[in-house]
Amino acid sequence: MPTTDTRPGGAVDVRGLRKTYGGRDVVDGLDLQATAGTVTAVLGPNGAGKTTTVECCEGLRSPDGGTVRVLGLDPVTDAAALRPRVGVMLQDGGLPTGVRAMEMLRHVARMYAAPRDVDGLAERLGLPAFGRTTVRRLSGGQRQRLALAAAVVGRPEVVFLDEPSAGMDPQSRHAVWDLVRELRADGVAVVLTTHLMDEAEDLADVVHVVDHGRVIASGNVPDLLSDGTAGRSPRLRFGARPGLPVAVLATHLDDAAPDGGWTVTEDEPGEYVVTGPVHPTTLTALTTWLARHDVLATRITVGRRTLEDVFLDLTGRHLR
Ligand SMILES: Nc1ncnc2c1ncn2[C@@H]1O[C@H](COP(=O)(O)OP(=O)(O)OP(=O)(O)O)[C@@H](O)[C@H]1O
Repeated sequence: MPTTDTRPGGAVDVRGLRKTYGGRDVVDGLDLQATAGTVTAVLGPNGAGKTTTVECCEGLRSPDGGTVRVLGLDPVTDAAALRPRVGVMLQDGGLPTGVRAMEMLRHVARMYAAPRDVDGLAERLGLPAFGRTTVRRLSGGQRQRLALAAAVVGRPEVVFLDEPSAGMDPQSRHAVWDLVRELRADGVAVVLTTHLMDEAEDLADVVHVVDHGRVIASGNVPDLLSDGTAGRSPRLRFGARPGLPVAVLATHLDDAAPDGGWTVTEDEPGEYVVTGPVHPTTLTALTTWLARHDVLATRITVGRRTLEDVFLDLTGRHLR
């Protein structure tokens, strides 16, 4: 049954988590809370420590420091008590490879007291199309969908999903996202790791942005996206030949639109971002400067700030 967990820290409560490999802290004092009826995303680049963190929550790894509680219990020492209450979808599927897909799901369902309707769940995740195929012959995306079904078939109170839509086609991805939203509506605490900003933006109630084993920003998506003065305005991006004098351009924009306090950065060779309160005259000022310097922009776009921008602002690096 979904939890109505109201304990301080919520259904998942991680404080000061530390995990060291070969003398290197891959998780370095990480705090994370997740509550019932919410989707909590752990967003960060490859190697940030997301999988290690959720594996500590799943009882698959022992922390080297800090505390981890899931439904008030210790995932390692209370593993048996937590098993029927927690659903886990591992990044590599973690499934036995020699059995047929639907056989495996039915077998998992039988281990729970009140499982979901297996056929209904399988149908909505598109499993019948490969139900008689052995797990080892499934594609990565098929394996992911089967692993998700296995994680939720027992009606868990807490679900951990590690990169749930990795390797999936858009249709499957949306089926997964719909299921995650339904779990939330049923009161489940869903924790997902992802390096896909659109997955975090579309699905999550709360996002923890992780880098180098630490949470560097947390909050709901609108709050994260409106963080700071520049964040309240859209981002102006353009493509042009690499190596433009960005400081000179910023000064020109300042002269043309003095309310700005503009910054212009070349994020990647030939990819520019203009930060400041963009309005119609900013575009005129930009194109005038480009024309004067005989620069043909290949593309100019104005769009809202994204979680990718949040990460870039905080770290100076892209998420991927
Ligand atoms: N068993 C291990 N032994 C040594 N190093 C490890 C081990 N497991 C993970 N690491 C290292 O710890 C760091 C964090 O890995 P982790 O898988 O938690 O990151 P992640 O954020 O989930 O990244 P990804 O999205 O690539 O899975 C990486 O540098 C990884 O190489």
